[in-house]
Amino acid sequence: MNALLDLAARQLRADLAAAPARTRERFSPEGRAARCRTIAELRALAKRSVPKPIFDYADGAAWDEVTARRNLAAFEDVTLHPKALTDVSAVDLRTTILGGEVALPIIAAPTGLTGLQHPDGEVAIARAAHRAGTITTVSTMASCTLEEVAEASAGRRWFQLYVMSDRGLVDELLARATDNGYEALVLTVDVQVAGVRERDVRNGFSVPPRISLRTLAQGVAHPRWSAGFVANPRMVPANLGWEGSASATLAASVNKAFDPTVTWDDLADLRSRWKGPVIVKGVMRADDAQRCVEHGADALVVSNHGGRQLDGAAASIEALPAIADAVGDRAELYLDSGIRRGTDIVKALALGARAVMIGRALMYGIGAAGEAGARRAFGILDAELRVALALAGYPRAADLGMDAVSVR
Ligand SMILES: Cc1cc2nc3c(=O)[nH]c(=O)nc-3n(C[C@H](O)[C@H](O)[C@H](O)COP(=O)(O)O)c2cc1C
Ligand SMILES: CC(C)CC(=O)C(=O)O
Repeated sequence: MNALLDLAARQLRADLAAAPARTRERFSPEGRAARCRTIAELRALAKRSVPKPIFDYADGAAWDEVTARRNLAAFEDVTLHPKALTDVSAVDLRTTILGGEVALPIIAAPTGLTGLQHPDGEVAIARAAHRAGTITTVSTMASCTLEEVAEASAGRRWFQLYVMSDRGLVDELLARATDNGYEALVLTVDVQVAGVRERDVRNGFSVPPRISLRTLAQGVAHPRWSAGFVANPRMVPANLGWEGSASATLAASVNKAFDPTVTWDDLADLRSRWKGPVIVKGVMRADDAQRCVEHGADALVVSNHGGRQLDGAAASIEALPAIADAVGDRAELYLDSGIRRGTDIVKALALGARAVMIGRALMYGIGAAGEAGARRAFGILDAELRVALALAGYPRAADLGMDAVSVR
């Protein structure tokens, strides 16, 4: 009896000694992110973790946000047709993207100003993508420089270009991307002008951030975020020489810097100058997709920019089948806008995408807990995708085809 009491007392003492560390770990951003079971839960954690204007910038979309909602709802109109009596003991997520193998059919989408969510910004996303065995795409508007990301991650990297009116700057960006081992050029074609994101307008979201009583109050309410921001303020896109420029709304800055005259001639010009693969991002029509292929594009991203540009546009998943039909095997297709679940990925692959890109899922992750949160986003989708493929009776993600789905 005494020996038993002695053992219980020793265990209690050990538990109490470990309690502070366990509590710290439990309430750390990393601990909280690790307990998120879904992308929706990561979103909720990000919402609590960063100031409202910063969360709204990532979460928000254009005008009435109809297309953003439709991106999510349209996945519900795709029905899965599970195949019975298939051996699913080994689920294989691997596929090839532009000739190189990736561990899962998910690519990090380019996101601008990622460092506002967490100072590690695109570096955190690149590291998480590399760890997941896949590719990251660094935006022209990234908070980290192309060199910083290259230095921080040995994984596959693509460079996403917005064509600026200052073509000298475009040439410089292309040269830096080449020199730093960015494998493919992703030309985004759906930001001819800035979309009107009314949450940003209401919040007075600007670049660099304008410090007001309201933003100070937000900072005080989010001390952990503020400490990171003060230690390493990522105020402006790092690759464009905007440091020291006056604060302006994001839309005004975009409309001043981006070139609205970009046409097919620019695609032809970039195609001839960029030595690696060219990917056109923001294609929503079969005729455009066909024309991209004729201009030598190696891949297309079927995307409405997460509903952040033309509100009222179709959901990307609705646009995919006709584009897949028009393109056939002449170019690889990726899809983004609205991926929140493993089953969304199954549906996109079945309808003709080779992989999906994820934007907000990663933004929520890094807002919640930096690199650990981005890893969690990949982890959640990887795990969901494995179960969904097993239940659908397609143990190899790369084998999914039209027979696996129907569209309402
Ligand atoms: C905060 C944020 C910033 C973005 N910045 C860029 C960008 O700089 N370049 C780009 O091509 N797309 C950008 N996008 C669009 C994404 O690449 C992607 O198309 C979109 O997020 C996909 O939708 P999802 O967020 O529902 O996954 C951004 C998206 C978000 C949410
Ligand atoms: C600077 C922006 C246009 C970056 C972007 O593409 C976005 O916020 O959706």
